[in-house]
Amino acid sequence: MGGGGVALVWTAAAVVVGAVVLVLDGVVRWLHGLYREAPLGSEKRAQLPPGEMGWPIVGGMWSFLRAFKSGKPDTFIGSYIRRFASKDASLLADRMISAYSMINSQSVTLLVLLSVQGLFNLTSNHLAYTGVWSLAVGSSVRFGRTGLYRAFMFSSPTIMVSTPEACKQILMDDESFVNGWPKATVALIGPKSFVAMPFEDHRRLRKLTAAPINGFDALTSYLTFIDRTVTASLQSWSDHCAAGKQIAFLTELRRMTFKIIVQIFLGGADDATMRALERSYTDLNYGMRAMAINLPGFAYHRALKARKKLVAVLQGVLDERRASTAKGFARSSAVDMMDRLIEVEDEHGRRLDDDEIIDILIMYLNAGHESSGHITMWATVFLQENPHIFAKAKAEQEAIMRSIPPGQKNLTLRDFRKMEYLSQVVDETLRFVNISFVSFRQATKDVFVNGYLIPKGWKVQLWYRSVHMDNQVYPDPKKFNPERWEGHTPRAGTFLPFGLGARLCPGNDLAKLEISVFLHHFLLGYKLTRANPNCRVRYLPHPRPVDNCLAKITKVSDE
Ligand code: HEM
Repeated sequence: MGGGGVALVWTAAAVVVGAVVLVLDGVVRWLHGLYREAPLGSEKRAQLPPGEMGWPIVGGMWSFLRAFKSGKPDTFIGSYIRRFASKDASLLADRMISAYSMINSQSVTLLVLLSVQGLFNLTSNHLAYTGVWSLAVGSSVRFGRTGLYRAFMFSSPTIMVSTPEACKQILMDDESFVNGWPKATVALIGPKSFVAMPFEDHRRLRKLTAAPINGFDALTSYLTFIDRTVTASLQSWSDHCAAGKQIAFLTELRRMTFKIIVQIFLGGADDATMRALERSYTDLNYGMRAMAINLPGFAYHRALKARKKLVAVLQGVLDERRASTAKGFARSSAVDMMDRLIEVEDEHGRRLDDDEIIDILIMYLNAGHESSGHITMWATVFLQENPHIFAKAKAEQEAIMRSIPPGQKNLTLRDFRKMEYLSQVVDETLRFVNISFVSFRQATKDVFVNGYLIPKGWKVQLWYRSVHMDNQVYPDPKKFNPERWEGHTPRAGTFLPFGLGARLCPGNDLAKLEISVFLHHFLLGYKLTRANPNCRVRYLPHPRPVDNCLAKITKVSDE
């Protein structure tokens, strides 16, 4: 055989191998889809949203991790939108009617008439009809991307949801949906915390724990501590940097927000306890969105070990608290969240066990510092990188300072409420950064959303990130633009940084307060100079520069 013949044989072999791989890939995917969906029966299967189960075990996880680890998180849902939009055509009419019924539920009949009449028979009401028609079509374009996709995620058949209307419907429907965090996450946060506890327990304990962290009086009582912690932190970082050193700004902010939340929940802690808790929380978080591989060397394995340490530290604090109560020692400090959890009784007089108290505290201490620390860092970075936004925000803070009566030493909640532009900066940071990019639910019965079936028992992922980066909701979504919030009240379901409904973040006001107090002091007296301004951003578990924002904090003026 000549050289050309050999090349031909190799090419043919490559084509055959390629074809076999493709067919095998297709068959495996098809079989996996069949295995997961066949129990529903053919009628229900036909009503599922578009999508695919992918390969067994991994499902959509590879493309999810690839997208997030390559620094292009939006390409994950983007690929579903691209691949499955066209399969939506058959449901277009249904969807138009549901779209229109949301615009005006009393006029569905009119829309059907209009669809026929408006197209073929231009009457004297033509203009009005055209308006209604284009509204319906306009809405259906968004629905045309379906907004719901089926996939196999975190070891479960899952419906991923990416439009505001669908997110809102699910988040507000406590009858049909419960929390549905992956088992691996529940094992880390705690099976007896809010992420997995029964509905009634959640309602009772949420009420007990949310009241002391929200509302005017609660926030007022924390403001002085927050203010002092912020000013002391900024001062010590700038002292440190004045000696030619740098700080990992994000790490320091996480420590600062942790100190605040530990004060609120445990009445403070000594330095050693604080460091031990903090280190463990870092490991816990890194394992949160990783593959649940419990083998040495993997993030999830380290996270499980970190949880054990957290349990041990909090058990120690709880034992001490119970022992001193038993000895009849009165507590010198104010009642904190641990005291409240020890004291609370249900309607049958039952108190919480240690493991229940510890799981609730692990959850709160985690939720209460990670997101606030990250958002504070990003807001500071965006302010520093955008001089016109910085100048406008600073001018507002200076005006507030001028309005403070001479006798007043610290900021008050009234001052905070005057920070309108700063609030826009924080909202835009929350939208843009998407610290909680997804949330998890599970259907307790068959439910229809956007005309598609979410089967009983299936998991639901609410993609808050997709809503916030949707150019039909937020024009030019990749631009950091606080002005978009000027006089703008977001439609329900379009702004979900803190979720919505019964699971709405109970720390939302506290978080905004902490972030604003920090930015207030930063704007008035400090400057951030990053060591690596173009540092790569890692998106899991939360968006952060890989150098943890290595930087110098410089004091530029006394406030
Ligand atoms: C910028 C800061 C914060 C962000 C972006 C944030 C975001 C969120 C989101 C999106 C949820 C809802 C998850 C879902 O839909 O299932 C949530 C729940 C929660 N957050 Fe926050 N959070 C922040 C700060 C805080 C703070 C300061 C605390 C505590 C004081 C806190 C405590 C909680 C708790 C306990 C839950 C669970 C609520 C439940 O299941 O009933 N968060 N948070």
